[in-house]
Amino acid sequence: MYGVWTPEQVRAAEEPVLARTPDGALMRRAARGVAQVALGELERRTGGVSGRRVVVLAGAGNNGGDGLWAGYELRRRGVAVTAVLLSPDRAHPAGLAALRRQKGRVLLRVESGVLAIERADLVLDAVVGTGARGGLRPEAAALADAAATAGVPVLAVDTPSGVDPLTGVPGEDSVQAAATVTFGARKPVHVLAAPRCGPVTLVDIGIGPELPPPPVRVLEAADVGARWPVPGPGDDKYTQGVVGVAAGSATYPGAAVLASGAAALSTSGMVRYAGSAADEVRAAWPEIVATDTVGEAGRVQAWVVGPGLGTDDAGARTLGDVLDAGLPVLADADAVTLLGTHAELRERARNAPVLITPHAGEFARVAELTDDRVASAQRAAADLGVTVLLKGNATIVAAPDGRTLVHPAGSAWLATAGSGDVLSGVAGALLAAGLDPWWAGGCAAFVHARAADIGAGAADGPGSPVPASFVQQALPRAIREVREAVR
Ligand SMILES: NC(=O)C1=CN([C@@H]2O[C@H](COP(=O)(O)OP(=O)(O)OC[C@H]3O[C@@H](n4cnc5c(N)ncnc54)[C@H](O)[C@@H]3O)[C@@H](O)[C@H]2O)[C@@H](O)CC1
Ligand SMILES: Nc1ncnc2c1ncn2[C@@H]1O[C@H](COP(=O)(O)OP(=O)(O)O)[C@@H](O)[C@H]1O
Ligand SMILES: [K+]
Repeated sequence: MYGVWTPEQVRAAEEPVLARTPDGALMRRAARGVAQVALGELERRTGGVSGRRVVVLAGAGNNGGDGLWAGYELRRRGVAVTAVLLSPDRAHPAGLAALRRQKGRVLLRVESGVLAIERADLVLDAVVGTGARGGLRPEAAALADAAATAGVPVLAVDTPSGVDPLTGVPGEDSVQAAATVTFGARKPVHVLAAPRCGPVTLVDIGIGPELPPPPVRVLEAADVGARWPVPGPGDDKYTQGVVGVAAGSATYPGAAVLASGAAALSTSGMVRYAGSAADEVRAAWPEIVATDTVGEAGRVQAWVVGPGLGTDDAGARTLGDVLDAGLPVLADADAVTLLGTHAELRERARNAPVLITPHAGEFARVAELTDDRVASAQRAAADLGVTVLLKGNATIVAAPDGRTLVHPAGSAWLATAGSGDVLSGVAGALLAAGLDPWWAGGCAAFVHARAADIGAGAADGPGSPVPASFVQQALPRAIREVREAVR
């Protein structure tokens, strides 16, 4: 598990360190980190460093200072460095002087910058960092565009410029980085807009002890593996937690098959199904005990409710029955919509161990969704009194007590019909096994995304489209992987 801190928290943590270290020492540390990663990229991409060409796009603030100092370090290693100054009168004075001392080239015009970029091996994006507001301005946009058009890789200094460091939302023009070097702490952009950043290297600049507990956490394979429920010698099919699935309808029997099958593949023990797709579920999964109604289902330790359920009165009654059982509940899809339209159902869900798993459209039916997806999920969790898993390329899980995690998917192959039904089965099975809703949501999101990559073949290559049934079938391998990561 690792933490993510807001730009404001990072700035606050830097202050005491800046006060007790010599002027510029922190920036020099950051710049050495950038140079080291840049040298690695040059070596890997071109087979050497000496004489290779690097263009630094340097903005007016400290981010530009990092870039100019990194240019200085690269010059000392024999790299041909050209800096393009976006605000020549406000360029970081010490960084600029250092680069000039090492005979780095300095350009003031965008047109000459574009020509330099076209011949470069690597571009350093030091336009803006955590002080950024909005997208790239036209001059920076033209330079970023030149790099993209010429296919020159961009190494982002701290954050890809033009992408909001707090929310990860890209402005109209923004940098697409091949890799990113950040300092002191990872920021939200690195997990909310991971595909914009590429692989992120964290450079220690000594602010760690000054940071508060992380407001957002990211699970790693071993965290998930360590919590995944496995049967012990004394267990039987009941003791591990039985999950009930109330999903599917005459129109959507497939949702029932995907959700209950995913539950069967996620934990050992037992899955019960209750609903109008009992025949389809039995045919696909003979091990699942299927009945027509929640009342007939027998005892369970948690319910999954919602996928393909329908939003009519019958759906509302099923959701009400499940909430009244006093057990952990995973409410997805139509169940989320029903919570949006039925205030009394929202009241029954409040302060119960409930995990809701909306996509953006469903989320907007129960709470306000702004560009700040993390804050939106946190507010919704606090207001509704349930744990909220907001789906997307970066999945957010926020508990009413404020605990928040983000899971960046490794690819976008999960954007396929029915994959959400698979997620609900996984998370419901974990609830039944006793995980609290926050951990159940986080572990399920992790394994679900991994199963998509495995199903798509993205684990060993670029991958190919993967239907939700293949994501479901890849769950066992994804679970084995996270369990193997536990040392
Ligand atoms: N304080 C320090 O000593 C350290 C700072 N660090 C660096 O400093 C950065 C933060 O520096 P600053 O607070 O100076 O802020 P930035 O350098 O991120 O950005 C602020 C500057 O960019 C301009 N600007 C804002 N939005 C823009 C846009 N969309 N397009 C073009 N220009 C824009 C502003 O007018 C301002 O001059 C970090 O991201 C990191 O790279 C690191 O060197 C670590 C140490
Ligand atoms: N672009 C994307 N990148 C990664 N994961 C995505 C992307 N789009 C959707 N997903 C994931 O795919 C699943 C889709 O769920 P959902 O929208 O409920 O679909 P359905 O109702 O068809 O099952 C969620 O787990 C979501 O996080
Ligand atoms: K940057």
